[in-house]
Amino acid sequence: MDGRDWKKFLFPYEQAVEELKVKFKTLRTELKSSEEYAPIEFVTGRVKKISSILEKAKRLNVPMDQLEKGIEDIAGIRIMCQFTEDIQRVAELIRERRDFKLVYEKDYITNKKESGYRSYHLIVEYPVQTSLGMKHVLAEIQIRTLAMNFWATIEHSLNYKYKESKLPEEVRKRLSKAAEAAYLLDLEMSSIREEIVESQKMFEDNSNHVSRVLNYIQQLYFYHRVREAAQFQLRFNEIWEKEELWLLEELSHELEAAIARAKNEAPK
Ligand SMILES: Nc1nc2c(ncn2[C@@H]2O[C@H](COP(=O)(O)OP(=O)(O)OP(=O)(O)O)[C@@H](O)[C@H]2O)c(=O)[nH]1
Ligand SMILES: Nc1ncnc2c1ncn2[C@@H]1O[C@H](COP(=O)(O)OP(=O)(O)OP(=O)(O)O)[C@@H](O)[C@H]1O
Repeated sequence: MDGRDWKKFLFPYEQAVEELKVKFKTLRTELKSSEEYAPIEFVTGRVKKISSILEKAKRLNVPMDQLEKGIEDIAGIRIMCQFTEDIQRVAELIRERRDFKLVYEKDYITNKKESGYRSYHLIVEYPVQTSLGMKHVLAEIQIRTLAMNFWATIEHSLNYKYKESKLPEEVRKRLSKAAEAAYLLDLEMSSIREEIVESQKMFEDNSNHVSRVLNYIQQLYFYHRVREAAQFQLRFNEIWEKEELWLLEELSHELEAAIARAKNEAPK
């Protein structure tokens, strides 16, 4: 292939990468506005360099007329997430999409690579509208946490630096240790996230109980149970001052019973 042939060959891949980047960035914005929290932190993409395509074709024994099928990452998208849990959420969103077809998935998170590499990969077939008609190209979508990305970026550049001479054993061992540290960092972050979600839920439960109790007290006043309502109000104030909000659930049950009694005894 000469320069012009390569340009023609790579054009649909360039279009696919540009379109996919826009789509995932838009998805992030959309999720952020609807759910306050987006499982996507940022998105990057690239078209593989000609030298890298040739190198890989040689390494994998892919003939030049089979590049489209034989090399799956000529178009590459990378999606970075804050937490490990976000990765499956993003993968699920990709599986549900109808604007491209999922070909297969590679889970290097459950089964990390020998190097220590962790990431979730999806190979998709993306339709590109060109001036010559529709063309379907393969694209690789890598989903990873910020910690996984940090490790992979450094490991990639070290491998690139050493290239032919291969990584010295000492460096390889250290990279393996660093991979373990990145894994532990992801674990720690996940447990912090769980704690935050838990405390947010507790806060929501408590504020629901507060508004329910205050509403019930109002209802008692409505049924002219002034003294009873004032007693409940005092108990509520005490719970509030002592910050013993877990007692509100019990108080709200007692109030429900008091309202039921008041309803029964109210003149018809
Ligand atoms: N930094 C880093 N990236 C990796 C590693 N293994 C895989 N990757 C990335 O994941 C892509 C796909 O790798 P694989 O799933 O192993 O498939 P492959 O296309 O046959 O890739 P090769 O590993 O190059 O044979 C690669 O092109 C890299 O971008 C690794 O050990 N370190
Ligand atoms: N799916 C992807 N999305 C975004 N960037 C990628 C993707 N895959 C690789 N890259 C980045 O593109 C640059 C060039 O990588 P290149 O394609 O030459 O090698 P590779 O994909 O890491 O390895 P291989 O040739 O073995 O597949 C690197 O910075 C790499 O991190």
